[in-house]
Amino acid sequence: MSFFKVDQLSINFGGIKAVDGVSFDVDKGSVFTIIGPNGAGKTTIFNLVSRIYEPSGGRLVFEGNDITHVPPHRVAKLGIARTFQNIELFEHASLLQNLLLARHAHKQSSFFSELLFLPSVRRMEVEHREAVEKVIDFLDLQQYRESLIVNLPYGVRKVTELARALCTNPKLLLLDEPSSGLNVEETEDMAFWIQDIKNLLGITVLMVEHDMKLVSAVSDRVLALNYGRPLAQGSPQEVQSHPEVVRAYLGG
Ligand SMILES: Nc1ncnc2c1ncn2[C@@H]1O[C@H](COP(=O)(O)OP(=O)(O)OP(=O)(O)O)[C@@H](O)[C@H]1O
Repeated sequence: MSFFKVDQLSINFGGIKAVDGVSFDVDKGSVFTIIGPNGAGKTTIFNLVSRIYEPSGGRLVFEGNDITHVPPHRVAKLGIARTFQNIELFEHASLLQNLLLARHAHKQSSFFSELLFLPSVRRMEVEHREAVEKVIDFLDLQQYRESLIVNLPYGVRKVTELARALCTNPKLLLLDEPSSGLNVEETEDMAFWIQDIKNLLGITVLMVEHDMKLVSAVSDRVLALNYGRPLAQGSPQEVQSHPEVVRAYLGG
């Protein structure tokens, strides 16, 4: 059984086939990356997997369960988390508050037990704190924990966005262009974080990325798309040297 299966996925916007019969399998514990020129359909696939968009055809199967039509909040509860290309944090809250909010949104207790602050709620509160502190330690964010997001350098915000997704204890982590806006050194650091997330936390990663150095450093498998259609699939080296991929990137 495949860990995460995308089968003949399609969506049309008006006359545009943004994603047109795309299939791939993501193995548990691997990093799978989708590449392709601008407008190829990469972000649309992420929005289909996160269930923000409704597909016009095809299936999404996660751990053997068909999730093609489940609502977005259920996807998160099943263990799928994502980061956004344009960081989605509360800018005027601290890093710690952002991570606690992510935990609370993910694992809510009932209104009445919260009102009465029952022992179960206290226990859960301790669990939230411990989980968040673990992520802060893991991503080396201790020195920024009380800082407001608005005051943090862009590179640290990007790692905080990663931390926010990790706080929900995902089994599958979707990373939308983790290197966008980062300089060379920060991109190298991001590659280390992604490898640690896979190797030390055992989390499976599905990623959209433009930076080929990062793609080669971290990916087990790569899918290249163009105009919503698959061009090639294989190891990073196989896909990068595939003639169709070279042609698509050179615009030939
Ligand atoms: N909500 C939408 N409404 C209409 N068209 C859309 C919508 N979302 C995406 N598209 C179209 O679908 C196609 C694929 O877009 P998508 O954003 O998925 O590409 P991408 O590969 O992520 O590109 P980039 O690398 O520039 O982010 C494009 O032609 C885009 O204009």
